[in-house]
Amino acid sequence: MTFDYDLFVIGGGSGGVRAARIAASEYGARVGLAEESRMGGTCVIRGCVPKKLMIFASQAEAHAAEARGYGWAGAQAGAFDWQSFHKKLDAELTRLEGAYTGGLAAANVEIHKSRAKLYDAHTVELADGQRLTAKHILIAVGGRPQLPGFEGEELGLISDDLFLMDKLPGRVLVVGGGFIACEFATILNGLGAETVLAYRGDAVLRGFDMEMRRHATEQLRAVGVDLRLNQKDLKLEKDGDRVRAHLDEGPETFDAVMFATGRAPYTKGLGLEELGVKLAKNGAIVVDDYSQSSVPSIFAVGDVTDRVNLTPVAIREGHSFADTVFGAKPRTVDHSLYGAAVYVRPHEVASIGLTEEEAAERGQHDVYSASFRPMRSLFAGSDARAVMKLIVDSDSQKVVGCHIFGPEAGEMIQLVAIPMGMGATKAQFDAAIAVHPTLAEELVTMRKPARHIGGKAADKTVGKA
Ligand SMILES: Cc1cc2nc3c(=O)[nH]c(=O)nc-3n(C[C@H](O)[C@H](O)[C@H](O)COP(=O)(O)OP(=O)(O)OC[C@H]3O[C@@H](n4cnc5c(N)ncnc54)[C@H](O)[C@@H]3O)c2cc1C
Ligand SMILES: NC(=O)c1ccc[n+]([C@@H]2O[C@H](COP(=O)([O-])OP(=O)(O)OC[C@H]3O[C@@H](n4cnc5c(N)ncnc54)[C@H](O)[C@@H]3O)[C@@H](O)[C@H]2O)c1
Repeated sequence: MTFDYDLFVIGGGSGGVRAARIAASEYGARVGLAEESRMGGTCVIRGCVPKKLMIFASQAEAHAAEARGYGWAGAQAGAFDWQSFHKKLDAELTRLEGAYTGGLAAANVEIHKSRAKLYDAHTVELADGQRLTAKHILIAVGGRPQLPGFEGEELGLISDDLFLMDKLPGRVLVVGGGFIACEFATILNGLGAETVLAYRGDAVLRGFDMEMRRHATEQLRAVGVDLRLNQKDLKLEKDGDRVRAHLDEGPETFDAVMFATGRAPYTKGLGLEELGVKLAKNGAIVVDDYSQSSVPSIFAVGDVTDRVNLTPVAIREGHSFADTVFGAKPRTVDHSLYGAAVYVRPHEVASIGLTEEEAAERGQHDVYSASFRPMRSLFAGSDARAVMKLIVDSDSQKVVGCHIFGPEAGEMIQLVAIPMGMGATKAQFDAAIAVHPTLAEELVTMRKPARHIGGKAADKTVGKA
């Protein structure tokens, strides 16, 4: 049977673009790709990129305060001009969108600016009814924000809306306690909005190392976010052109309420069930180690599979898919070891490998930990503490976890990911001569474990790092 394409990709985000480009440019496959919105997907258009630029923008006042601490009397951030920032942001996203589109075109990928859905196991149907056949179909449609099911939730905004607002809200309620809620609260608070964060748990960033979670929670409060923890379900109602939220403390009025209560795979209406593609309860496409679904010609990568919902993971899955199917180089992705950072400020949370809690459950481990006030902020008059933690398997002495709470922690964890991926031991970390004075030198100078966890010696403090 002949097909229009060797590969048709649905979704021009992180995973889809990489898979299409590699299949076409490295392996000569004839590739078509459909994107219903802007090329680049969530990360480029309404996620990682605009979010991080906004984090940078939100720190002007903190930088001015630090400058004052260094003797720049009267240093001030000035007034934030949302319109001019927004214009620049739009231009940057358009530039990136162009780069993604250009990269695909240069690889001879045919782009269809349309929504696509499955017609049969080898055919996709575009919004105008056009049907295109392909030997392989890759679903890379990502996820969508998930609303929590509160009464009046239609009055709330989702993360996409932060990047489209005409003006900043004066008073804003952010609901949730994950990556997005913490980063958005940091941005909104830093840009000058009176920011309340309502979360149902007692510490933000569920899933991260508990010590890091506590520091992140305290830091949000310290920078001025009004944290409301252990909140029950909310109710929202209209209050003129504002929104009244019924919090545990009683009704309060906000200019905007923003939900950051998780994301769900965007599989609705794609025609997957009709074809017998196995889906998980939350709509995620169930795939094997090679990203192949229960229908052999259909593969899926990225957030739509709900494995690890991060851009570099989606990219790796897309690349591995192309290598496997078109390059005759079968590759799987190791989802057990990946770095992640949450860009709260002034100190980020960054992490790779086992948390202290996970390690304790798995067996005996040594925890090396250092908590200190970094010289840069200390000199400027800040009490903010940084924390570095290494989790070491007591038997093998391999470093199996690293957690950092500190300035540019994301940059540091990226480098720690290299020795950890190579299976480095604590002794090999220590063999590196420190770079002084840096924060990162703590990672190679912690001599004695702060405590042993898991097994008999658990929780016994044995020394000071
Ligand atoms: C606010 C926010 C901040 C984030 N920050 C980070 C971060 O700092 N670091 C990080 O690693 N990750 C971050 N993420 C997560 C990251 O964006 C995702 O993990 C990543 O984009 C997933 O890539 P993907 O290819 O699976 O899907 P996406 O990037 O979501 O791409 C899917 C694409 O498919 C298109 N599409 C969907 N359905 C169809 C259809 N039927 N037909 C045609 N096109 C379709 C969509 O328009 C979209 O462009 C963030 C996410 C959000 C929401
Ligand atoms: N820096 C980064 O790498 C980064 C940044 C943003 C997003 N992301 C990715 O995007 C994904 C989605 O982010 P997210 O923050 O929306 O999801 P998340 O899963 O990290 O957090 C969702 C939060 O909402 C809370 N929640 C869920 N239902 C609720 C309810 N009914 N009431 C109150 N709270 C409720 C959860 O307890 C959780 O704290 C992340 O898991 C991550 O993979 C990554």
